[in-house]
Amino acid sequence: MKPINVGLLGIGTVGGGTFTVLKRNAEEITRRAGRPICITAVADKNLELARKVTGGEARVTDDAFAVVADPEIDIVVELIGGYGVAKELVLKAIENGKHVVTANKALLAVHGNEIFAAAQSRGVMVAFEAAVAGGIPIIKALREGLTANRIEWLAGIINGTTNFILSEMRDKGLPFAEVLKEAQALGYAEADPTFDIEGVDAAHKATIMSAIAFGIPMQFDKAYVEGITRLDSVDITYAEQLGYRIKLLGIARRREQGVELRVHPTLIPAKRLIANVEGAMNAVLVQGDAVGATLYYGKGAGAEPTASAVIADLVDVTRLHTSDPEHRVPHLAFQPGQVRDVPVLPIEDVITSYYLRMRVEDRPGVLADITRILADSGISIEALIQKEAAEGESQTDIIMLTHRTVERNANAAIAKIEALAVVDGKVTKLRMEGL
Ligand SMILES: NC(=O)C1=CN([C@@H]2O[C@H](COP(=O)(O)OP(=O)(O)OC[C@H]3O[C@@H](n4cnc5c(N)ncnc54)[C@H](OP(=O)(O)O)[C@@H]3O)[C@@H](O)[C@H]2O)C=CC1
Ligand SMILES: N[C@@H](CC=O)C(=O)O
Ligand code: NA
Repeated sequence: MKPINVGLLGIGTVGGGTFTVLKRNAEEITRRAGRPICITAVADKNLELARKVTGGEARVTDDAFAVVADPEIDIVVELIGGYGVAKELVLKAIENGKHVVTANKALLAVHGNEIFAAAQSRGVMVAFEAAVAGGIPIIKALREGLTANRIEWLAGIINGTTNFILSEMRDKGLPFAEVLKEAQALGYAEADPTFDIEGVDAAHKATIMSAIAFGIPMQFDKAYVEGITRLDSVDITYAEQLGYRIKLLGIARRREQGVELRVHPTLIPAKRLIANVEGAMNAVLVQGDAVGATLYYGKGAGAEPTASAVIADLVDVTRLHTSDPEHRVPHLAFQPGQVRDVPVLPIEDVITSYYLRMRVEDRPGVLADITRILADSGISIEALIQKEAAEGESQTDIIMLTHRTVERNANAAIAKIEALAVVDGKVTKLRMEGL
């Protein structure tokens, strides 16, 4: 049967993995797709790299727009990244009637509403399994497998770089900067690694999942984003002592008044499966009203794991490209006319529990003053550690775990605690989830 022709834009980490896996497993992939999937053209700024990876088996150019305009190309795979030229190329490909496969979560979280609308009106597919949690088929699960459910919430370790950094820091005591360099060398990190460590990449992915889970538009600009750069290793240690692990979680939760959409370091009970997801591995927990809790685990970054998702999309598009667009699964699971403009709640309206660490004078009555403020705010304490002051020191650490309360209330109580003369400096606040 006539092959389907693919134009690959960007043959770096993921593009290289895609070329390699598609070639290695060509026979099985053809049997699955019903016809051969051939990368016939590759565009990359680095022509030498493109020639090396393709070994003369595809036409190579540095002009990505020429590939997008090529009438022989059926599917464009965008693996350049970023919101700049990638957006122009994707919109041009759609305009030219080509289906698109992309791993670009930044592009979709920020410009997805526009891109999916353009694809819908042109009758083409934009597939993006690789954009969330790399090789884990989480988009397939949310869009299709869980379609009977009212999804209540989801929470995931969806950035391999930061999970790798947190794991290596905890297990080997390695410094942050050194582990980040290793993650970059392994191909996990974004072109701009601040996207990883500041939580932006996880927020892109959480935004995409929230849209599919709840039938809402992409609202990346409303997401609360906090990365791991301000996380103090002393809190990792105290969390361990209290039976918790700290993970960078992306969380989306349906509430009556709107949706919580947030990324931040989070304490999780150490006995939970997700708390034991280490290195560059990802995991996403999804709570549906019918199915209950479901957990998806696997490699969220790297060349071949991500290629696995890109190729799954290529097979899907190959199978469906002659189908009536009306019969395809909608890009974001809900029919475009059924997307609801539900607001994303500000972080002050989030309801969760908290880890609080404060430096206090080591003298009688201090703990009573602090617990009184919490009690007056209706915040109950679940666990508490008071350290003995070190030899020759007059101050010590108090660590508390609270029960759930609205963040605005927790912040007001913390401000009162910080105003006490016996409390030195700021209170460290981390959010906790029981999951
Ligand atoms: N790495 C991973 O584990 C994962 C990545 N992703 C996503 O996949 C996408 C690709 O990431 P990754 O493979 O890591 O990135 P890389 O930087 O490794 O690859 C991108 C390639 O595109 C080339 N390029 C840049 N601009 C152009 C242009 N205008 N025309 C043609 N080629 C261009 C780059 O060349 P040069 O280097 O010379 O600029 C580079 O070779 C991103 O959207 C990323 O977020 C998703 C999941 C996992
Ligand atoms: N930089 C990302 C790559 C995959 O999306 C990560 O570290 O998870
Ligand atoms: Na995926």
